[in-house]
Amino acid sequence: MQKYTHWTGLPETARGASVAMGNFDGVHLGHQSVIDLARGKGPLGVVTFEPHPREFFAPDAPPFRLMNAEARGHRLQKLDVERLFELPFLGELSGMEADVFVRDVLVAGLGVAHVAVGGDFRFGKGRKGDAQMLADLGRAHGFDVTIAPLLHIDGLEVSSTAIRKALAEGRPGDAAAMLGHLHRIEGEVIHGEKRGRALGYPTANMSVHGLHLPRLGVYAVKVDVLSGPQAGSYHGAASLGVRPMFGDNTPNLETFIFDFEGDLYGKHLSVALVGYLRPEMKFDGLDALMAQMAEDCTRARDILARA
Ligand SMILES: Cc1cc2nc3c(=O)[nH]c(=O)nc-3n(C[C@H](O)[C@H](O)[C@H](O)COP(=O)(O)O)c2cc1C
Ligand SMILES: Nc1ncnc2c1ncn2[C@@H]1O[C@H](COP(=O)(O)OP(=O)(O)O)[C@@H](O)[C@H]1O
Repeated sequence: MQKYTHWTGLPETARGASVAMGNFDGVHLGHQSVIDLARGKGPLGVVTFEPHPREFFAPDAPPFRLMNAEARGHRLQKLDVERLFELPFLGELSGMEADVFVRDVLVAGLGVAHVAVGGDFRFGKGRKGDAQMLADLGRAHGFDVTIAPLLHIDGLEVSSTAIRKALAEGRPGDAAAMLGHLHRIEGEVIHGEKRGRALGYPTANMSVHGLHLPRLGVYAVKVDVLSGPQAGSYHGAASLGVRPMFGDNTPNLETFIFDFEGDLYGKHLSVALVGYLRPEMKFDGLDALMAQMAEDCTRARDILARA
């Protein structure tokens, strides 16, 4: 997959794609149905925005994103997207009128052959452009537009909002059913307080800054180590939270990987939430915490063996 972060001066080889357009936060089954509509009509592309327009317009609102740009890219690559147009949603794009966006970005810049969008897609200044307007503009400019109906599972609309709610309520399985894959938190392993190894449970720590928070607590997880000599897939138990035992307060994700030894600092990890085990707790001393962690690991191994 080739990634482009601008729309002007693209090489001729980047133009002429059949693109799916949207924010694709989560890349859930509804998003995948939009991408499928763009498939087979030319080189498959995705047009998306970074930062997310809602982050641009409301920078102080609580984090809502299910994934960062890097994780979204990984997921799109798995869907055989050949060209990712991750357009900077800053001053210029945010103020562009809908018809100007189509003319300057989609036609002059990307030279799109085809555009697929979800039925609720809005674009352009003041969100004045909708799917129907895009279809009309496409006819005028000579590209086709297909509009994906909103996807439902068991009568419920698949949406990033419904997935956020499932995760916030500690229902990662329900989130996965709408995503079509497990919810993952991806990032680089950072240094912590070095307590983990003393407890017998070294944990690879990751920041969750800027991300929507699933329910805090302990999870059974699948772990992909994405870089380094020990790259591969593992099982583990992770704590998402603020570590009430130690009075820390910035939430992060700490993952103990089963049957693993090695140095993961600076390596990229993708941690998939499989099952919610329990809330974080404050114990009467470290022995009680360690006993609970041993039990968590037993339960996590059991869940993961059956997953
Ligand atoms: C399976 C598991 C369960 C945990 N449960 C709790 C908990 O209930 N309360 C808590 O304060 N911390 C909990 N933690 C977090 C540990 O306190 C944390 O991993 C330890 O402090 C190591 O921190 P460090 O990586 O900064 O060295 C848990 C960690 C794991 C891996
Ligand atoms: N089984 C394991 N699971 C997670 N991390 C491990 C494991 N074995 C070794 N490590 C390494 O140990 C580090 C975590 O040890 P820890 O004492 O918790 O330090 P920190 O506080 O910096 O996270 C990880 O970042 C990784 O480099």
